[in-house]
Amino acid sequence: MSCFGAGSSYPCVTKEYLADVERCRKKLRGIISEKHCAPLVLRFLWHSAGTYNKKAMNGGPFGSIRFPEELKFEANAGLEIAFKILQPLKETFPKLSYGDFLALAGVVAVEVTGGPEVPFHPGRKDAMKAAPDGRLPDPNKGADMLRSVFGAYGLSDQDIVALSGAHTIGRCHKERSNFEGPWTSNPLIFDNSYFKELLSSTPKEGLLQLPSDKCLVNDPIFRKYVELYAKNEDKFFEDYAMAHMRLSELG
Ligand code: HEM
Repeated sequence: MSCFGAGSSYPCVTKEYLADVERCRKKLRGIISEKHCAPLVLRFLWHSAGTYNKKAMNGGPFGSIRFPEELKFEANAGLEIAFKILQPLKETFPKLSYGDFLALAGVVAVEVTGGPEVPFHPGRKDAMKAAPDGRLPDPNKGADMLRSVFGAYGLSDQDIVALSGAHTIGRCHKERSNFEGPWTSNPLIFDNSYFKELLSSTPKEGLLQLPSDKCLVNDPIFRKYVELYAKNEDKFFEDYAMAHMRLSELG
């Protein structure tokens, strides 16, 4: 048996479970690279964890997004594609909880795009019903909304900015969110270019910034971290890895 204390109070898992985790990690590397779906998979993990509410003590990264009821939330538009890509692999690892599988997929999505190594701790026990709707952030709103949503997870201002840096990969799709375009000119590379773009006064042609991204430069506390991460990629990677781990271990 192996136990993991850092950041979580998950039960111990067996050696066999850990061996499955490592086998699954390799398979995920292959699939996510081959399908170029790292951004979508990272958003999948985030939307599964982002239903957590500390006060209500429910929601969170416990695999409830596998239920059609939750997958169909308006905020989850497009994530059924990630589910379809990953499901055949999940079925070959029946012992892994869906929550662990998805957390591992999120770690691999960051890794294969060149981002930091995010610690992974197994042991999540799957929820048996969909999480409540309406807990994910509204892209049309600003700093107060972000603090209220991430505050309900128990996460800090610094976590908000570091985690928003995930928008350094991927793009918006009109038919999913009503926004269109990537945040950076290299949307399959995990680097600090999201923060550099945020600090340039007008977005480059073809690039986009959501109202919830723009507020990070207008709020003086958030801006301090945007400037830091634009200047120092190592610091962004370090803080992102810890914030991502906390996000994937809410609850
Ligand atoms: C801070 C509040 C956030 C808001 C309001 C927000 C909103 C959005 C929106 C509107 C999209 C576009 C979806 C589409 O049209 O396909 C998107 C995509 C994305 N988000 Fe966020 N997001 C937030 C935080 C995060 C966090 C914390 C992560 C991960 C740690 C994340 C990862 C991503 C990724 C990787 C994509 C690209 C997906 C793709 O290319 O298919 N976002 N987000």
